[in-house]
Amino acid sequence: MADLPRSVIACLHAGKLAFLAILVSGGIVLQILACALYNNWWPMLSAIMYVLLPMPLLFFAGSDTSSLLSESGNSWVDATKFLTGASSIGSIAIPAILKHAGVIGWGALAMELSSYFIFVLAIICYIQMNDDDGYSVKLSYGTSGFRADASILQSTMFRVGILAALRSLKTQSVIGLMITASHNKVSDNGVKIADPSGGMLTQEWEPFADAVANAPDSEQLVQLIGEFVKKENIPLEGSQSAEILLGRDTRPSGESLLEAAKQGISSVVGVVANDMGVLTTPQLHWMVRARNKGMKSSELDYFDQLSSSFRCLMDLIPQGSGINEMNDKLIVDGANGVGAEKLEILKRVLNGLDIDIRDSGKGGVLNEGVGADYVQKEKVAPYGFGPADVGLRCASLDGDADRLVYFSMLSNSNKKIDLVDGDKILSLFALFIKEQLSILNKDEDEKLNKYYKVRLGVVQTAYANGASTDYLKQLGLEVVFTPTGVKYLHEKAAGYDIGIYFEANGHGTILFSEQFLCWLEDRSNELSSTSEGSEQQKAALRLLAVSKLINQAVGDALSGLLLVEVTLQHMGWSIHKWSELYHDLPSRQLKVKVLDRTAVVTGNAETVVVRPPGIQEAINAETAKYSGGRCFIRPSGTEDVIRVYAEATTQEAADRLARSVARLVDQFLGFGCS
Ligand SMILES: CC(=O)N[C@H]1[C@@H](OP(=O)(O)O)O[C@H](CO)[C@@H](O)[C@@H]1O
Ligand SMILES: [Mg+2]
Repeated sequence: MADLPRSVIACLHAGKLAFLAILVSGGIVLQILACALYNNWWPMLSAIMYVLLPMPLLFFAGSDTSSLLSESGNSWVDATKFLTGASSIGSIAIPAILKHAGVIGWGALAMELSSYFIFVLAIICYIQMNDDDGYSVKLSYGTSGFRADASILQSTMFRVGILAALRSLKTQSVIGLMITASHNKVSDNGVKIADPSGGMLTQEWEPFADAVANAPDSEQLVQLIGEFVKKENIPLEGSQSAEILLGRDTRPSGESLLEAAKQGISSVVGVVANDMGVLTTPQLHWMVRARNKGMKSSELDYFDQLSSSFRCLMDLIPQGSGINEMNDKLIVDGANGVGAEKLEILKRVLNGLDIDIRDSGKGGVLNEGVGADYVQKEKVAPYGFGPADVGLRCASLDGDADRLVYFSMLSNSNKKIDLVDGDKILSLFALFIKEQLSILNKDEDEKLNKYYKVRLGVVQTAYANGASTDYLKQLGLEVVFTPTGVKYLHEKAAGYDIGIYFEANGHGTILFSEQFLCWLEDRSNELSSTSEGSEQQKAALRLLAVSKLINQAVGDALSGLLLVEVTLQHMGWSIHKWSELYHDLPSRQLKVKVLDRTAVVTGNAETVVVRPPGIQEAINAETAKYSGGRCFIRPSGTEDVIRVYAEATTQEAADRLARSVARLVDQFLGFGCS
């Protein structure tokens, strides 16, 4: 359907609506006939049930049918769901009872039941229409590019291809275009652009990206592009050449969407599309960065860089470290996606890392019961892990391998895990970096003027567990907060000599400033001639190796995994020792569906609600009832919901706090609001 012109889609849309109208009128006619033909109006009792039947759809669910089955944390919504169930049963029970009592005959009963099934069919068709309806979907570039059901993205890909070409002409640099929907279900897909630095598309171009994706027809699209090209002064006359690197994950829809993006790119004179094949998102970002820096940039170069810096760090592990036998093996859940495929290659290149790769895509479905997002949100082991894995060190990648979490399965409990999330990965890295810096910058060096006052910063979001923030502050680290979304964290971390950022969900990396790396190179060379083999020289080499191992463009599950592995070995820690760094405060996340999520405006890195007035005071009053309680709400950037996050000293208290704040959200903004 997405291949068709929008006018044709509009016609089909109108046709579907007509079909729906015929169904509903057919149901009504049958209902009336069941009474009028026999001059007996008792069957009209079922009509009351029919009025109740679609209530949850009309007042609550809209086009989001999943919410009909999921837990909502909202009693009003649950009540409407109950009404649907009750009225559905009532619609069959009433005519059946009337027949049984001899009030109506077989004919009226048959017509009543047929009319019921026609209404149910109409509701199912309505839901289906909303689900596949690309025509009415408004796309937003959001925090992670455009994402939607793959079937409606064909024209979006073409348009984003044009956008990438314009960006490349404007910046006179290589730009990346990645086709992925990360941890979303396999039927979804998406697209994001990598800027010349290898980072996310500049926020300044996001409004244009939204406008391009949502332009109602080709005329308006052409006009929009014309105006933008003029405003940005983009050379379109073919005098400049430009190049886009394209990558895609393993989704079946990726191939045809990639073709659409290529066509979009080629429609701009002078711009070349270079298909890099199936890649992880961080691989593509790495390649774009490398190309623009004039460095080696093939996939082989990526693996070479990772493996050589990993080996370097392994060789620098102090004597006597090393974890016990049982923990030697690492088991990785590849989310049935591209990460598993690439980790297999890394494993061969590294030849020595004992990794057992599960959920590698042979047989399983991408992200279904597997992957970092599932493991972090559900706090259970992924499919393919069982009692034999209890206590072992396990890790999970997400669908495009830019998120990483670790876990270990708990004994005698049904798939329950001890989760080692992004906050703990951050803490491990921060400890290691801090240790190396203090070895490097010995006190005497200050007197010798060889001291570089390194600005080391740690960046988190409000979703970071409070215990992790306390722990990092206790280490004497500077901890700063940004709104949710990697682009914000990345930007903040780039302001330090060494900036470490992680979202609790496992997306993050360590950024090194050019200035610090220059100094470090010089210092390392100096130390190798003056004090070869010294602890100081080793610390300098370790930091240099970390800067090469860890992806400088975006969070990368594969390079992150290698750094975790070598750091654990360096420390001589098992996953359990690592997990014991601090104990997470019990927390709960809920989603609340509201009339308009944009009505919530937050401030102070999303921890305070500025609008609507009064709600923050109400949240504060609720939170104050719980000792050690913390709670905030924010509109999601990727789903049509308000997210509620609560922390407290017990799980029960965190659950209660989250539920009561979810009720407040409903009172202020939901369907029960005044
Ligand atoms: C609580 C949470 O995990 N939020 C996620 C989610 O954003 P929302 O704006 O909360 O929908 O998706 C983002 C993109 O993947 C990710 O950066 C972020 O951390
Ligand atoms: Mg991802």
